[in-house]
Parts: sequence; C-alpha cells; structure tokens
Amino acid sequence: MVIQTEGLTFNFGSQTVVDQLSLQVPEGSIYGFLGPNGAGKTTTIKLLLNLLQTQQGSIQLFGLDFKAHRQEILSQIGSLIEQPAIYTHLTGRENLTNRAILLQVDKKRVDEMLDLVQLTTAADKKAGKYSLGMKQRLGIALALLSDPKLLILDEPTNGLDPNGIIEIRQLLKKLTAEHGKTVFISSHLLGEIERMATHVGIINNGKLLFQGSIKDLETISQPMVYIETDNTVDAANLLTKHSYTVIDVNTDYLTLIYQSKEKTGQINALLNEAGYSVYSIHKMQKDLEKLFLDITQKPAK
Ligand SMILES: Nc1ncnc2c1ncn2[C@@H]1O[C@H](COP(=O)(O)OP(=O)(O)OP(=O)(O)O)[C@@H](O)[C@H]1O
Repeated sequence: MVIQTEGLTFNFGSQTVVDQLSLQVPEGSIYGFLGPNGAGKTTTIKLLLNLLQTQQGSIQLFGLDFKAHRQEILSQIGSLIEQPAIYTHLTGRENLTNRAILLQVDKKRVDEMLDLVQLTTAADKKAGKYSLGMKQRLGIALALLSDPKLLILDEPTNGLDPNGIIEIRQLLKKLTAEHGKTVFISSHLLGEIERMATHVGIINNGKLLFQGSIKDLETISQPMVYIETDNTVDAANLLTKHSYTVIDVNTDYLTLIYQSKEKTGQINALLNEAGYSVYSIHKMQKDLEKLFLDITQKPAK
C-alpha cells in the first residue's frame, strides 16, 4: 500500500472532522477520495502532507511510519491543494525553472514536464494569462518536477470547463499507466471519479462509508438505462421475456438496470427488430446523494 492509515482522527475544537479513518491506497492506483463539501477531505489531505498534526491514529506511507520517516516520505510526494502556487508575472517555463533550481533538479526536467502536461506551446506565455485548466496543469507539473512516487490532489478540477476536466483526467491516467505514479485525488463529483479512478473511498462527516475498487463501487452505484420508446408497456414485456431487469415503466420511458455497452446495443436492436421506435436510450449514474442512501442501507463489505 502506498497510503495506509489506521484509526486516523482529527478534531477542530469539539468537532470531529476526520473520524477513525482507515485508508488503503494501492500502488499504481488512481484513488478517488469522494465526499460532499465539508466531509473532511481537505483535512485528511493536510494530515497526509503533515500540514496538520495527527491527533489520533497512524499514517504509513510507502510502508514507512510517517512519524519516524517524515522527510524521506514527504520528498516522495507531490501535491496540489486549492490554488497552485504559481508566480503569475513569470512564464510557465520560468515558474518551472525556478522550482527546478530550488529543488536542485536537472533543468531538462522542465521541458519534460511542459511536454507531459501539454504546455510546451504556451511555455513562454505569462502564467497569469493561462486559463484555469492550464494553471492547474502547471501546478501539476510543478508537483511532478522532483519525480515523486505519489501525487495528492485536492479537487483539481474545481471550476474547470469540460475540456479542462478531460485534460486533467487524461493526464492523471497517463501518470499512472505510463509513469508508474500513484494518484490520490479528492472530489465531490461521483461521475468525475467514476471516469478515472481505479479505487474509491467515500467519506461523509469524517467517516469512511465505503472503500474498494471501482468495480466494487459499480455493484452499489448500479447505473440505469433509460429508454424512450413508443408503447413502453409492451416493450417492457418483451425485454422481461429476454431476461432484462425492467425497474420502472411510465408512458414515455422504461428504466432498466445497466449491464454493459454491448447489452445496451442489443436492447436497442431487439426493440427495433420488434418494430418499436427507440427515440432515445441513455445510461444514468446515481448521484452522490442517492449513493449515500444505498451505502447506508447496505453497509459496505
Ligand atoms: N481551520 C479550521 N478550523 C475549524 N474548523 C475547520 C477548519 N478547517 C476545516 N474545518 C471544518 O472541518 C470540516 C471539514 O472540512 P474540510 O475542508 O476537511 O472538508 P472537505 O471535505 O475538504 O470540504 P470542501 O470540499 O468544502 O473543502 C468542515 O466542517 C469545516 O468547517
């Protein structure tokens, strides 16, 4: 495990903000740390980065006890919390070069990082002129300069437009798949985490409600397929005969449990062949609120 905490607990005054947290973050994973605003994500991240002192419980990083190996551990972590620390009057390249000098890192890493986060063409523009997405990518490049094993990101896609979000997602996938990094990323958006994470921890009121692989989460979050068709009742009967699980039928829509892309295609073909008009067919994820309800009704394994 790259991150392993046991009974991690933190109080602000009388408020328990992180409550008996036992995180398990495997090497090479993108671990999505999911929870609504105020759940305790940032506080947990600050504990992992030693920006707050652990009050109760323990933290192990890279198999080492945090208290005994603090410096060694922190030198292997790159992080981005809230706004990236960027000098807006300097260019992207100058920001990276300054940091490279400070960290005594080979300056050829600057070009490598610019390339990795796709800022090569904008490298000589002032960072103050960058879009929010470019600033976040520069922040990630800065965090990666010293080639850390673990990257910890606190809501890095907050406020980004869809393109900006896709670029960050692709970058994080590349970092784990091609560069062997482990990524710990917090978010309050289930859909965003589902699209990139390999593992998920869900926190609410400081407590871990669920932890497991993305596959484990899918069994709980169970997406649905909504089909808009004519004659929904007969169409539902046909699908039931073909062993599909129809959950709901109204005059315009049928709702089924989502199984796979291929099955969704087969459903569409089946309805078409039987002479039904399929006006629309789409997959819908549960939102975080509905997922919380399911998790609290069905306790995690
Ligand atoms: N310095 C502080 N002093 C007192 N209470 C704090 C402090 N920082 C955070 N809190 C409280 O701790 C709780 C958890 O905050 P935290 O920032 O860890 O949550 P979060 O999940 O990161 O949420 P957000 O996405 O809104 O940042 C909140 O109730 C917050 O008000």
